[in-house]
Amino acid sequence: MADMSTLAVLGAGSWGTALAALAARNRVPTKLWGRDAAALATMAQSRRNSRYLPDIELPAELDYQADLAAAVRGADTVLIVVPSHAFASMLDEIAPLLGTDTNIAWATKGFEPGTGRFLHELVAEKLPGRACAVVTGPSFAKEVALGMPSAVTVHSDDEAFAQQLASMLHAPNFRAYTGSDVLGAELGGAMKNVLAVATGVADGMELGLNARAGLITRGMNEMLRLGVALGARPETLMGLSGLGDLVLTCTGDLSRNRRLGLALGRGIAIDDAVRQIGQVVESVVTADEVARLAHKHGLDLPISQGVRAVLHGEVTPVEGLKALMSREQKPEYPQGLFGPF
Ligand SMILES: NC(=O)C1=CN([C@@H]2O[C@H](COP(=O)(O)OP(=O)(O)OC[C@H]3O[C@@H](n4cnc5c(N)ncnc54)[C@H](OP(=O)(O)O)[C@@H]3O)[C@@H](O)[C@H]2O)C=CC1
Ligand SMILES: O=C(CO)COP(=O)(O)O
Repeated sequence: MADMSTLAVLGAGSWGTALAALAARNRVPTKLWGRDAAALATMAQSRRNSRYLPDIELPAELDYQADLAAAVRGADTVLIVVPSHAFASMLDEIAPLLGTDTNIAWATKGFEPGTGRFLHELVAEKLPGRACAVVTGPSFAKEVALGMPSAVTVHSDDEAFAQQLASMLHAPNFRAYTGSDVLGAELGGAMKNVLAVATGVADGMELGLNARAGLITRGMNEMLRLGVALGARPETLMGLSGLGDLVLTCTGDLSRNRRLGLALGRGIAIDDAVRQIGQVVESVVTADEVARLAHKHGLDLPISQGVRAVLHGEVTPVEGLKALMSREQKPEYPQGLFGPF
């Protein structure tokens, strides 16, 4: 059971709404802010988020707040759940509004578009000196909102804050673990979105179950190699934020990134696919940033780089597959399971 810390959730899409509802049901005083005041007013009145989480009743305790200053005022913790492309500007907006003791958390998955900077780097730059945490793991918003069993992980350099935030969210059907590898947790959550496109493409092309399992496993290898090069702990990547979310997103049709891949594999144009999905599809920007980081660290990540090329229309899914399958034969782990790679 959570203590009486107060929470402000910023971003009233599917995940922000599900997390705010979870905390409110957990008796944490919770405000939910979204940029669309009219949509928030409708949510408050109907107790439903008809666009992003249709048919799910939201708890009566949840407080909707369209005024950003009022939403963050007095909050012990601000939990940011806007898409990665809006993350930096969200930090800039809240910087002058926060109390000195307010802690910062985020459940956004991705990097700063155009630079490959991690979200924790943006927080450290724009809101220095505060306790910070990332909430991540295999968690489709719809299933969490329906109260279906789920497990996530909360990573922070500040163990007390990780515990506090985890206990705000921990509930009979929602296990919130803790850890201290923020970079590793972020890397896993971001990269699985790119790898989900690869398995989606393969499934859209009806390449079979062997292909899917091969892509997940070799994708995991790419996540480990990039993660270790960047300083992530391998066990973080083998846990909920890495392997857990990779399996979920590569196999579950609730995933928007997987659905993008499915559409591309069936020959649908990317713009049409993204429009049909109608929600954020993080891989579209994250694939560039994974490729940027791989290049910076001299790594060859053929699946992730192939996804980037397909998303940019540089190769067709068929050409991308051919490139993967025609790579040279080699040992599965030339330098051991966890590197050095
Ligand atoms: N959905 C899920 O199952 C999970 C999602 N995540 C991550 O959570 C993050 C948010 O995704 P999710 O909630 O699913 O996305 P959705 O597509 O469901 O909703 C996006 C939300 O972000 C808002 N938004 C878009 N741009 C801005 C902006 N510039 N400033 C403020 N708000 C903005 C949208 O507002 P508007 O409606 O006005 O456009 C909408 O409320 C992503 O990084 C995603 O990867 C993580 C785990 C699970
Ligand atoms: O991150 C998610 C589940 O953990 C949601 O995945 P998608 O963004 O692909 O829908």
